Amino acid sequence: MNLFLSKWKQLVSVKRELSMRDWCLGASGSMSAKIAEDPLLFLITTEGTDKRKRCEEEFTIVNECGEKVFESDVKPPVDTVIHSTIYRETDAMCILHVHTVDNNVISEVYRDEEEVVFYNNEMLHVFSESQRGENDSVSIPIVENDSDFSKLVERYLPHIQDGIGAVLVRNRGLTVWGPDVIETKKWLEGLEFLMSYRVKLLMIQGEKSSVV
Ligand SMILES: CSC[C@@H](O)[C@@H](O)C(=O)COP(=O)(O)O
Ligand SMILES: [Zn+2]
Repeated sequence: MNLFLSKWKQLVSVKRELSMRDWCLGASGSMSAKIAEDPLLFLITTEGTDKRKRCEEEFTIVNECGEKVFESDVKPPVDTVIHSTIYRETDAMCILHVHTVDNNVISEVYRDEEEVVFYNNEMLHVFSESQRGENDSVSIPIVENDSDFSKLVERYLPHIQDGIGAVLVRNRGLTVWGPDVIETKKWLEGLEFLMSYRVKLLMIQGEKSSVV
């Protein structure tokens, strides 16, 4: 199977799976996979579409400037510039972005710390093949939201260093990138698990300082 087709199939399946868990409500979320290096080309979900539904054009192909390379009625998502920046700056091959209630709550609770750190959980093994996983904790940066994407890109940039990473935007969801579709999905699931666990613990224990 050629690379383009296999990426397309993997991304369709991940899109379906994540949206069926209600991780893309209100047509939110964006998912992409790199298909060519030089010049950079990637598949990306289309603007404002319900990710649970099958449609004729599940993805569009865009270039390093985030522009469509083929004429069609669909548009790339509003946050395409975040995807193109991550692909230009790193060797990431896939980017998954979802809005969940838990990731939004965590972004609000830990906004002043500008990061959320997870410790003491077996789920941290999900990250064990990356540099972060060599430690027994994982820290996810939290940046302020902005409707001006040039400002949002500026806030992402200090955190876009490796081909694997994640950024939480305050009340705008979590973006995770990695070396392939499967690994990136694993990271996203691990982080969503840890965030959901933390939200429940906070609800029971109340005190942010006592929850690690
Ligand atoms: C709930 S709308 C969220 C959007 O602003 C964006 O962050 C997003 O996730 C998807 O953008 P879209 O262009 O609608 O596909
Ligand atoms: Zn979004």
